[in-house]
Amino acid sequence: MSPSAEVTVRSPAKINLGLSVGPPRPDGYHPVATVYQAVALYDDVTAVVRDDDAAVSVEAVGDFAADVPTDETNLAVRAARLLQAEYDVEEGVALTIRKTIPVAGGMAGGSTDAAATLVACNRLWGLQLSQTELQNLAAELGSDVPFCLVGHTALGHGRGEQVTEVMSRGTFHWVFAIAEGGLSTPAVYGELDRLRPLRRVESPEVRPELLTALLSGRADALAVALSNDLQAAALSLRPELGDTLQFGLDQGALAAQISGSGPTCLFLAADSRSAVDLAVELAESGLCRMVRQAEAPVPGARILPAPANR
Ligand SMILES: C[C@](O)(CO)[C@H](O)COP(=O)(O)OP(=O)(O)OC[C@H]1O[C@@H](n2ccc(N)nc2=O)[C@H](O)[C@@H]1O
Ligand SMILES: Nc1ncnc2c1ncn2[C@@H]1O[C@H](COP(=O)(O)OP(=O)(O)OP(=O)(O)O)[C@@H](O)[C@H]1O
Repeated sequence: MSPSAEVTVRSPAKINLGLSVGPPRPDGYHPVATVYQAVALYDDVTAVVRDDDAAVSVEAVGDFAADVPTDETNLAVRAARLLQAEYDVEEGVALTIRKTIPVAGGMAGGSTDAAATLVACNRLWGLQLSQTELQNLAAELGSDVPFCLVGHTALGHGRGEQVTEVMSRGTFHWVFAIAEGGLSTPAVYGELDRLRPLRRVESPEVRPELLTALLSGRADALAVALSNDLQAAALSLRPELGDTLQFGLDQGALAAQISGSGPTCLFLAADSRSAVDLAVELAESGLCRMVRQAEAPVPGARILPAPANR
């Protein structure tokens, strides 16, 4: 592919249908066995080439723009800088993130912006990197970033960066209760260690019934197979989230669970109509900042066709 002057990449939020966490490794990370699913809640990252200098700038617009850092700590900036350093890129880039995924919400918002930026700058700068090369760079940026590149439904191992696609039939209907404020991922892992220091912690494993439920495409089977080892830790730090989970169940959700490290609560609905009803009830409950619905699975980071890229 030849270079372009402007590229827009759409990249999804993720949820963990199962998240099993082992004891901390010497490097401080926890081994995980997870099943990721990409949901139809997206950030769009637009990259415009700067040929005057090698600067990387970022601005955010949209629902959660005010919560996004615009300095060198932004994961999208870090992704662009990594490509520049690895491939001696002399051009710069102006990045604009249209932010629809909650910040520090346990849905990999920053990670998906990093994945989108890798794909956008690969095209913008004509680097012609393969999917495997992009996956390796993604793993350097964060545990969730490689999954955001591939999307759909996938197993995650190691610290979450080793992903392999999993068969999943049909479409699932999710509702998200987005909480006020965020939760720090390291703080939630730390709380998990604090809560279970004396127990013998097993090696992480994916539940076989989860994979069977995904193959069946049945929401009722998936509902009883969901799990998240970080849920108790997130609830310990934010006990009020328990009320949100219970409210959703009382309103007919097939299942309720904390998304990743939280504080977003996710609900599985039987069909799209039930999802709308549940979303309305949650929005009127006053228990959360915002409610969103999304279908899943969806693909990972992908370049939007023209005219977005003209
Ligand atoms: C909670 C999840 O979103 C579930 O998919 C991920 O495990 C977190 O992935 P992430 O946000 O990409 O996390 P990273 O940026 O790689 O790591 C941030 C911090 O989270 C903790 N961390 C993360 C992943 C992991 N497997 N074990 C950890 O203990 C570590 O303290 C690490 O320093
Ligand atoms: N592009 C970005 N978008 C949002 N937050 C970012 C971004 N880059 C860096 N950050 C920082 O990263 C922190 C975590 O944000 P993020 O939205 O990625 O959390 P998360 O969804 O809980 O992550 P995960 O689910 O991968 O653990 C934020 O508090 C913010 O300061």
